[in-house]
Amino acid sequence: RSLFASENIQSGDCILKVPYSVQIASDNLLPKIKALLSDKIGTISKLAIILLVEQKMDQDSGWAPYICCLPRHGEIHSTIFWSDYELDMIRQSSVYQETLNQKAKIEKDFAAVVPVLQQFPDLESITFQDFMCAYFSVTSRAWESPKGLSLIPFTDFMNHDGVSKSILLFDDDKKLSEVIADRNYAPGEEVFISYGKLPNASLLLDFGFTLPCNIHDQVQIQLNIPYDGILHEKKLELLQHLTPKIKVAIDRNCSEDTFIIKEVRSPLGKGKGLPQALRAFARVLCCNSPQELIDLAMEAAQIDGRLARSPLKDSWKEFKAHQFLLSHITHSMQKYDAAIKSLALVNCPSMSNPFTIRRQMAHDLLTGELRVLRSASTWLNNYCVGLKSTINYPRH
Ligand SMILES: C[S@@+](CC[C@H](N)C(=O)[O-])C[C@H]1O[C@@H](n2cnc3c(N)ncnc32)[C@H](O)[C@@H]1O
Repeated sequence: RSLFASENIQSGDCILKVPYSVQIASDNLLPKIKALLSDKIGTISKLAIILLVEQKMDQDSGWAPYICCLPRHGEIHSTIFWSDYELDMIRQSSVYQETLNQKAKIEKDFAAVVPVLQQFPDLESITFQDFMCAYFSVTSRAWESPKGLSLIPFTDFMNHDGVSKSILLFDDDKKLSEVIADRNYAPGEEVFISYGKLPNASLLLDFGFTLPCNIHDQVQIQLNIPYDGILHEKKLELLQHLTPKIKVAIDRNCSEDTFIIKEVRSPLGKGKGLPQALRAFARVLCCNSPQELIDLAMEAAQIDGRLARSPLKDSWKEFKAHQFLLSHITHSMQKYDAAIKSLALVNCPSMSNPFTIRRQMAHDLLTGELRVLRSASTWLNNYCVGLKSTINYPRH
């Protein structure tokens, strides 16, 4: 499924218009079903139920020409449809855990709608797999619109181009959605839209595809806050202030925090660097005395309240904090390297087509995340080399 230009299109032309009246939103849910759904059932589940109902109606559905074109189970490659064996290929990436979380959420949502579906003879045969496909159709094809989350028939047949500037627009006066071309197209050329500046991690989980060299790739890294005696509570307190989303373990002994790194562009240490919060985190983590922590807190209070945002005055400590990050990233790179190498060895008895496609996707995902880690490591290396020349030796 793709849309192609049937005639010349100039940048600025309207490619398509879809009136609000034919879009599918939660108010299209049959009243008899709606009446039985609890308030806890979310919009995605409601749209999924509408799709399933319309599918059952087959040619009697007003949306039949659209519904019959939607992807079927075997054609979808989102990681939520991968086998455990296939998922194992991306264990290194955060997508692995996100996939498990998403599957658990869909299972929970399905369990909540099953009692309602069972009230209708036409719907009681709907399986978890049917629901998961419909759910995926909604998450991968629906837009937030003035009518709430909506499926916009045929607009969702446009594929994603990471560098396209075309997005879906809503004209509330004319009550229609439209797409404006951001470039010229010749007849027969495929027309594209942008789904957003999305990394392969999101494309794979939410849409079931990857781009070979995605400029929006990013990687999630996880830093533990190891128990280190009397300083631990104070560090944890400061770090919680620094990054409120920190996951604190019940016994507070092995808490952790996650950070997103995007590609660090300049190999010379110029340009966009690592996230400030990550560097601040490492500075706090590497403090060795209560006084250092007090100094950091005082310095933050005197400036803008943001903790450990500027380089530590003592170059040696600044060096140590960044070396800590560098060694964490190097370790992670080694694991990615091994995972990519082992992709060449993973085989499936039949080497079925879906498996080869998914293995390629796993490769795109892991190599993209490794590229980001490598850029971060180069940046850190350069930063540390620069710091080294300013350190006063000997130190104890
Ligand atoms: C909203 S639909 C776009 C139209 C699509 N081809 C379809 O299946 O109807 C989103 C799906 O299209 C596919 N897709 C979109 N952009 C793509 C791209 N650049 N490369 C490969 N597949 C893409 C993915 O399967 C995704 O789940």
